[in-house]
Amino acid sequence: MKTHIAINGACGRMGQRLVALAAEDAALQVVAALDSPKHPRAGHDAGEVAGVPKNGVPITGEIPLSARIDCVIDFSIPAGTMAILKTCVDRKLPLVIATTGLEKEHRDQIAEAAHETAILLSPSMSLVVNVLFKLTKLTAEALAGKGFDVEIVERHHRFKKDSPSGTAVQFAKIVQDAMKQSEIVHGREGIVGERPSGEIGVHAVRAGDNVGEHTIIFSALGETMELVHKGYSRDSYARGALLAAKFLAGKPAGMYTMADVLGL
Ligand SMILES: NC(=O)C1=CN([C@@H]2O[C@H](COP(=O)(O)OP(=O)(O)OC[C@H]3O[C@@H](n4cnc5c(N)ncnc54)[C@H](OP(=O)(O)O)[C@@H]3O)[C@@H](O)[C@H]2O)C=CC1
Ligand SMILES: O=C(O)C1=N[C@H](C(=O)O)C[C@H](O)C1
Repeated sequence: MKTHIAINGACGRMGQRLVALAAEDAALQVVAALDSPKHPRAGHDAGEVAGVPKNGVPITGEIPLSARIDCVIDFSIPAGTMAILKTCVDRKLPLVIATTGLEKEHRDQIAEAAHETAILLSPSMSLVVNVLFKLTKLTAEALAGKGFDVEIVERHHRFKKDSPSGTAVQFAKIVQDAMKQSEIVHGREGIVGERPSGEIGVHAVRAGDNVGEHTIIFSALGETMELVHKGYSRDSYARGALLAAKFLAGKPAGMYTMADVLGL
């Protein structure tokens, strides 16, 4: 039986790849394609917008009431996430949230909504990045209290709106929890003095069309270890999100992550 999905942010870079890749998957059916209500492509065929054959699904501002939906996937902006969250709570629809740049108030609302419907939230849908989350935890726990400086460098395309990336924020949190490092420092400028221990430096590079790279540097006197992920195609995130939608369809209310999808 096919998993019927709705895509929020369907006209965006990620939304278009979801529409295109879902069309190649016999186990998936795109039944709704949403974007901001005033989007210039509103009413256009979602397949056509994505550069693949027409799929008969128009770009709309809301999920059509008649549509049977097994899971909604959101790659939009925080305001778009909050709007679709309300719809998913009202209609008890499972929701995969991939949008980044969410503030604490958004996260609190998402956690509240998870009492009503199944929600999978991850700043990266890449399977490899989610394995790297686990390796980073393992590394940070092993090196905690042993004199290691930790710096996180992320690189993304010039069009990215939020900074640092949601993935870098997640890496920083993992290190913070594991090493009890207290202060996250975003970039450095001027005569800031010698590096205090306990800082986690986070650096966001914005250049060209980079689809996403993250490096977590663990350095002590005399040696360095770097954990690196390099994305070469947005399809890695899109494929992970489609897998997550299949996983989440039919699940009971609650909060889920990609670790659940991967069985980590
Ligand atoms: N978790 C993950 O693996 C990944 C997460 N992301 C995140 O996904 C998000 C989208 O990325 P990307 O596709 O590159 O960005 P884009 O800007 O290309 O796409 C976002 C889309 O959302 C639309 N949008 C704006 N407002 C709303 C709204 N209220 N309701 C529905 N749709 C709306 C935008 O329309 P308009 O252009 O008119 O504003 C646009 O079409 C970002 O937060 C990004 O960081 C990206 C890649 C991987
Ligand atoms: O905006 C992007 O492109 C990406 N955003 C996500 C993030 O902020 O971590 C994930 C991925 O790195 C691509």
